[in-house]
Amino acid sequence: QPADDHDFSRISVEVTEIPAPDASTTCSDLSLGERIEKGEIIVQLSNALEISEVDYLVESALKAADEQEEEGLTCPGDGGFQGRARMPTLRAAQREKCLHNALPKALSDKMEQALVRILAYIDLHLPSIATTLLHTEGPPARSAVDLFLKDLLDYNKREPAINVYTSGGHFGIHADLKALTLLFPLSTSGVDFEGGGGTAFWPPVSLEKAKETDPTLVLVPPPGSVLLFGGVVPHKGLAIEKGTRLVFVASFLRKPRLRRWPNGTYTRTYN
Ligand SMILES: O=C(O)CCC(=O)C(=O)O
Ligand SMILES: [Fe+2]
Repeated sequence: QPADDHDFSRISVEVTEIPAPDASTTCSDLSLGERIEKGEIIVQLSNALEISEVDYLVESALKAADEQEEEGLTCPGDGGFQGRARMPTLRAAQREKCLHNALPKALSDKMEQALVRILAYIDLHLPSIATTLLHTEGPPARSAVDLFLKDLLDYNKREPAINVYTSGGHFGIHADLKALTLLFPLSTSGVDFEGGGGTAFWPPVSLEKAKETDPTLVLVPPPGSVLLFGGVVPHKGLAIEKGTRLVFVASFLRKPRLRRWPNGTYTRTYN
């Protein structure tokens, strides 16, 4: 059990296959980590956050968005994001040398605490995700939590972040292209937002192909959950008609280091 006092025994794990149109029944001997890597499955952890934590994240993020609007800071529109605000943690903003839309320290700390908790859960209960996707066996070997604490994770631009969507807000179809994405839905369908919402998924085909077809899976997990999926999985934050939808997202990989040998060849090692 990590320093965090969240009770891991409350967390449950559910594996959902992303249906592929060719319906080749996946009778797979692969580990969870390998199946995530291939884009075969989405893993959902339920009760990963307390409702009080979700409430804090939502209230603080909406307050930050209000303050940013008052200061006239408009969202720079990262990639396919269309919404009210996409706000990085303070550390993520500092890393990009752009404090634009950065979240306050107290909120950033809570987001990082949630992230570390999930990494600790992965280290302890989902080891194939740690070894396959985060190369925790090295060399040198480091736990997923250690990779976070020693700044050995490489994140997508301006992540970890909280996305705030209002009416019409969505995130266009894309793949995160890192090893692992953690997506924490923070809003409840039918209560906080109506008419759409949730995250749509396609099997690991090209984005052009995915854009021509309907998603084969839509998940709308309750707040407190976290979805884990691979960087090859095309997905989309579905538009909502009414209300507000927030998600907390982080996509990352273990920072690789290319080692050049005297004969001119390269091998990938880890710091
Ligand atoms: O809003 C969502 O469900 C998806 C967000 C997303 O894919 C991202 O931020 O990379
Ligand atoms: Fe994404």
